[in-house]
Amino acid sequence: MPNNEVLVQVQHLSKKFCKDLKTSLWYGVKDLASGLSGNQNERELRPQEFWAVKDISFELRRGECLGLIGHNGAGKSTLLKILNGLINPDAGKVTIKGRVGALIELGAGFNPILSGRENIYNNGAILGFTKKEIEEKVEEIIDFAEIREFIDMPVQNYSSGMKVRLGFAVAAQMEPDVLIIDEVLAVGDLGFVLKCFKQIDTLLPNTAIVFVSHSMPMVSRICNQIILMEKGKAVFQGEDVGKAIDKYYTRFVDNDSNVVFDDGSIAYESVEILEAKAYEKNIPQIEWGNTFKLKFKFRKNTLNEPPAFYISIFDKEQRPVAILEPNIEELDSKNDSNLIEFIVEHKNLQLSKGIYSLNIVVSKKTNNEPLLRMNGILSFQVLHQTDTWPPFLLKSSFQSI
Ligand SMILES: Nc1ncnc2c1ncn2[C@@H]1O[C@H](COP(=O)(O)OP(=O)(O)OP(=O)(O)O)[C@@H](O)[C@H]1O
Repeated sequence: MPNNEVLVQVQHLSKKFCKDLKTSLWYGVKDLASGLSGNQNERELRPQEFWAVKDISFELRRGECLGLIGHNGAGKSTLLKILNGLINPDAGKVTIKGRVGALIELGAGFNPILSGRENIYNNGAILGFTKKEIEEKVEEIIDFAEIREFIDMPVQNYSSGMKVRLGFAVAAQMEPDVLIIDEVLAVGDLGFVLKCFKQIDTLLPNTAIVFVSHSMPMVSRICNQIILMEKGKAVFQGEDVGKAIDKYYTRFVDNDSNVVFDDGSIAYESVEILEAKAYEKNIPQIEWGNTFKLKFKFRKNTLNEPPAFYISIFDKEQRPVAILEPNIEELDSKNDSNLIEFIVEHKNLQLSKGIYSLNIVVSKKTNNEPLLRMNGILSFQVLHQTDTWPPFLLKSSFQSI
């Protein structure tokens, strides 16, 4: 097969489902009858029906990895199942060349009453390997899955992680031309997931991969093409993986702060970013390397001493990335008013591009007793042309010596 040949071609693929089982069965009977009489209305939605996949098209060659991302129910798994031939599309066409290795649903493709070893032989035979060829591979597969102890036990008694181990080992060790991997991979423990990624790196130059995941670090690590799905449709498609991931995260940004703890003695009034470069969907944007300037307003209710403020920055996956340390001892209300207003300024912001949010904790200065704790009081976006995954992009000087 020539190296640049298209291995996966998907043209205008659509699949509809019915929300209600009874109606679905009735449509099934009607479709059967109309199918026989050659009168199909496949492109129309009938009451209770919806498009799980709508008009998706793409092409993949060896060495290309397509990431499919989107929120729960967006249609990613349905698309994978159509690719793997588990379900038929209502419209469109899939053409796949070569051997397909797939890890789609937990235990899918395995016969539960057969042992792990017997299932390896079954799967190998389905992929077109002879018994001898499978015999040569079986030890490698068992070693990769690290389940030698249980390989002669029926698969129905395997733990979820063991099923994923066997599933990935079979899919990846059988020299697939096309590899289809769903989110189930994440069921494996960290050690196994890392091992799988190493294996994917090895396979990638000679394989076309379709990868579904909710883990954006993993998607950005292995994918060079991406489709962001929403209600079955591709709302973003292309090679700009970083842009798709930004769009994906932006959908989850809510500007509703949530109060985790409040004893009523001090109230949060507002926070704003001063000198934001621009706004997109109400999210202030700051250029990497610029000054990060925030203005806070609180009101003291019953508190009769100066409070302490701890402001922390979280990334889009809710991992804490930084704390803004104050350089003054006391922040308190002025001139008998109960209003506490202050500006926090951090020069040369080196957070890498992406979306971040702020959490704040207010406590008594004297004994650290918590008074108010709020998460997500503000979301903001750092802009930079470099697509990086780590939370910091540090301005550095390089010199040749
Ligand atoms: N057999 C089915 N019958 C009816 N509806 C179905 C069927 N399979 C999937 N759906 C529906 O199709 C839509 C897409 O589901 P799908 O599993 O493809 O989403 P997904 O993007 O993979 O979601 P997740 O991230 O949760 O895995 C959902 O609304 C789901 O309820």
